[in-house]
Amino acid sequence: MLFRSQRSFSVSSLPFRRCKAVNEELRNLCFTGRLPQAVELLCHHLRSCVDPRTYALLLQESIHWKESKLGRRIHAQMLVAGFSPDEYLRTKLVIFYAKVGDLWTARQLFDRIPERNLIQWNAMISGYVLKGLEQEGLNVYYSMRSVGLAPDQFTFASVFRACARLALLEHGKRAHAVMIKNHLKKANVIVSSALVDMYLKCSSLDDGHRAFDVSLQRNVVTWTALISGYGQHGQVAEVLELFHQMITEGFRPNSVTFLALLSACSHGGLIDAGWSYFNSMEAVYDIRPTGEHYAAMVDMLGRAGRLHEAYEFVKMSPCNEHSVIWGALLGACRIHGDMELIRLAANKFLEMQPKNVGKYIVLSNTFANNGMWDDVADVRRKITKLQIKKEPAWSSIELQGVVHTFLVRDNTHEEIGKIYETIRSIGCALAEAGCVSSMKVDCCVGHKHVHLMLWGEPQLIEICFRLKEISSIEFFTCSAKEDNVCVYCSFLWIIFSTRGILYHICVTPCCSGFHGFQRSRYSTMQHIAAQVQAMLMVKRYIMFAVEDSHANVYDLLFYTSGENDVVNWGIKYQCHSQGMIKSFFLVGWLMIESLLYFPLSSSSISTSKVAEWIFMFALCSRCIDLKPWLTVNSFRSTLNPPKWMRMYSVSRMSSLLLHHPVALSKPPPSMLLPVSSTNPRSPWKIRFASRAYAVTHSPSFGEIHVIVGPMFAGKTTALIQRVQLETDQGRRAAMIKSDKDTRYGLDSIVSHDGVKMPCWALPDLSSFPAKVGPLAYDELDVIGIDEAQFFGDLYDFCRNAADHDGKTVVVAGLDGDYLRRRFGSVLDLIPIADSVTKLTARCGLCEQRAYFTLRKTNDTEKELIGGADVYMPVCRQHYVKGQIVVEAARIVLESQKIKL
Ligand SMILES: Nc1ncnc2c1ncn2[C@@H]1O[C@H](COP(=O)(O)OP(=O)(O)O)[C@@H](O)[C@H]1O
Ligand SMILES: Cc1cn([C@H]2C[C@H](O)[C@@H](COP(=O)(O)O)O2)c(=O)[nH]c1=O
Repeated sequence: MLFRSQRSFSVSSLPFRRCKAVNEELRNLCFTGRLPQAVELLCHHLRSCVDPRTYALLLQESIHWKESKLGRRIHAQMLVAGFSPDEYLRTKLVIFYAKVGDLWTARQLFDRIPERNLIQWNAMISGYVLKGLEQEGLNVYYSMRSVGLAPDQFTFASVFRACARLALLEHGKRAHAVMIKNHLKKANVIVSSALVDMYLKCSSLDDGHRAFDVSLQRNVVTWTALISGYGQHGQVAEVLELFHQMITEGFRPNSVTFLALLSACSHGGLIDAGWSYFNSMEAVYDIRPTGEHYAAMVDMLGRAGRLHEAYEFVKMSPCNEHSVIWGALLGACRIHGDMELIRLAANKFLEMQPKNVGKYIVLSNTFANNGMWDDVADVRRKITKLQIKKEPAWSSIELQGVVHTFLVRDNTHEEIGKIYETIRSIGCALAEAGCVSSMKVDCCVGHKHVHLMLWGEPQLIEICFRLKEISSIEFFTCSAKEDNVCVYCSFLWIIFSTRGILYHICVTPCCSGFHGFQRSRYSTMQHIAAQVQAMLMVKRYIMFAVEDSHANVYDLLFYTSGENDVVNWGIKYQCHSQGMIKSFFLVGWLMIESLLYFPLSSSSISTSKVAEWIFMFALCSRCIDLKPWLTVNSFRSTLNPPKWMRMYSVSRMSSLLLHHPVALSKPPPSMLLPVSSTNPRSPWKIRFASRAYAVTHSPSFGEIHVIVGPMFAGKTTALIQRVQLETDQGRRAAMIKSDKDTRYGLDSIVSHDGVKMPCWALPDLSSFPAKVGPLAYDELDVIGIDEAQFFGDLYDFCRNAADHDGKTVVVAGLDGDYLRRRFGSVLDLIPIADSVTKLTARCGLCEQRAYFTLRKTNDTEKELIGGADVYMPVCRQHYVKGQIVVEAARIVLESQKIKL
């Protein structure tokens, strides 16, 4: 053995067996990096002499070298020697077991510590998170908070990591709030990076970017978190821009940054750029590309339909024995349906990873999609023969702070009845549209029945869980593991709702792997069904595009864009991901064209979307080897567009749209009622026509939505978001607050986080119409009211605005005062409200849900303007206890006053 062969450290060579010398010897071995020898020495001869410092050093070395076995032997020697570890050593032991992933032993030791310190808590939290047991890590974090310990940077780094992996935005935000409250604003670079990553992984791009902007310390990890986050959301332009910004600011990218970059190029179809970044890795940055980088290149070529180039690249690649490359080629073939290459790539991949059941399923689905039933059967036989089982797919959402997880065909959820009811409603809509042949819950791989496969899938269950009570849904984030979702069904992942507003997600998980989030203008099940129908119609029409039948795509788009932007997005992503550059380009043109008829203000199209389309143009023009900002001539000669299209050059059109959006004329009414005499395959058009009619001619009804809760519950935030959403959708809105609230000046409503929106500060609501002028009042669609508890005429104003003036009124205010008595007339609105949402804060003392506001001072008037200096949100327990303390203090002070 090594130890014996090194004479100078053999036991026999030790001159004295005195403890001091022994300890010194052991430490020397540690300092010189010879932990195995030290442990050998310890185990065989010397354990009784060893002092705590030496044990600590030995354990530290085991942690450092990740020597799980040696560390355990050291611990065993401590036990055998009857050594009782002090607090420091106990901490080291917990850290050691947590770091090497033996969470069970770590927990045993941890649970036996009577008074745990922060380091021990942190060790447990990070141990769980590192091991992939994020939820357990969060539970430990909340236990730590409940014993009153203040977290530090190490805690937050682990908590943000856990929230990122589980996509628990609310938990992440809560931890962020605690961090701010604990004055940990100057987060170190690890925490900043984890925070940015958390927000981005939870699809909160704005928050992620804000966290990045305010981070005082950044490094390549922080930058890469931001870049990858944008990449995961398909924001190709941002990824490239951020990468260049990073370089300009003097940061050196690493291999992970390049992965994000190459993947963005792949999703954006930026082949030339992709090659140039790939080549620069070694040449400029001295980073040798790994299998993953090669795979990203294969993916990029594959998506663009350059399958054979991709295959040649794989063959030449130094990493061609890396299964990930063949996996990428297989995925690419799947999109473009090259059967020979599929077989070849699949054989290669499965040779290297014979037990990868996910890929067997990909393969089986690919064969099924191409009607190759013998091959499907063959793959299924192999799966059975190999006796491999796929890990059950799962999906989870966080709703009002509670995490709901769904497994395949999960029937255990307490609301499963309602969930399946919703699934059935969507199913009926699909069946009516002729998209599925029956409503049976089935698992068949046939082309026709493929939609049915999803009925029991967790993502669908999750989506329907969200949809079942749209009005009461407040917070959730989306996280789903998609590994065998069929291309043909991907549009089913399009709809979800938050804060009562429906969103749709255009996802093509099989092809592009990212989600495109869009706000939806629709808010009922019928609308959802209509959207689903529309999406499925789009798919059919994409088939026309594949056949180069652009006229059909044009037909579809002309009558729907501006009216149904799901359709636009659907086409856009499909065309793009399928590498149908021509169609992609054409679709872009048509979108712009449609704007001539659908002015920005009256449609759901925002200026940023127009900008995005224009970017798409640039992208497309590159893809078809033309200069960015295509010229009229090259456009004509390449695509031979119809006559009407030739009237505009891209640059003229783009500047027209960007600078004069409102100057565009309204559509003639006939435009909204499409008729197709040319295309016999268009029964769907009738449905679109009637929907277009319904959307344009529906009478406008007023609504009242009430948001209540204690202070710090997010009422103002929710109000601002709601009004913002409405204005984003082209509705005219005004915000009012009470002029009593002078905390942040009178020109804006400001949340406790500093989010602002301009407002009218008024003494009462009845003066509002006169203040804005009757014409402007008439034009308003939405009125937001903050600090509603201070308005005496709240009830009359809201009732009139909704019942007579057709306004949507969104009211935010305190339901109770600091003594939990009704506050103003907010509660009077409940009988006339369409929805009432009670939000909660986090208890300032224990982090539990807070329903009440505790006044920290001994002032007794009902109205007392103030923020965190005067008030604190509390849970029931702390309200009751706190109130007693405040009362007692008051009595003492009052009695002192009397004495004085
Ligand atoms: N104890 C707390 N509980 C919850 N949020 C808090 C707390 N302290 C500060 N905040 C911050 O306050 C924000 C809510 O602010 P705001 O929307 O103005 O609430 P409200 O209008 O209900 O008083 C939260 O997003 C959070 O960042
Ligand atoms: C509980 C309580 C509150 N107020 C005041 C304090 C603040 O100025 C507002 C509430 O503002 P927020 O947006 O909800 O944070 O109301 C009060 O006057 N009396 C009370 O009892």
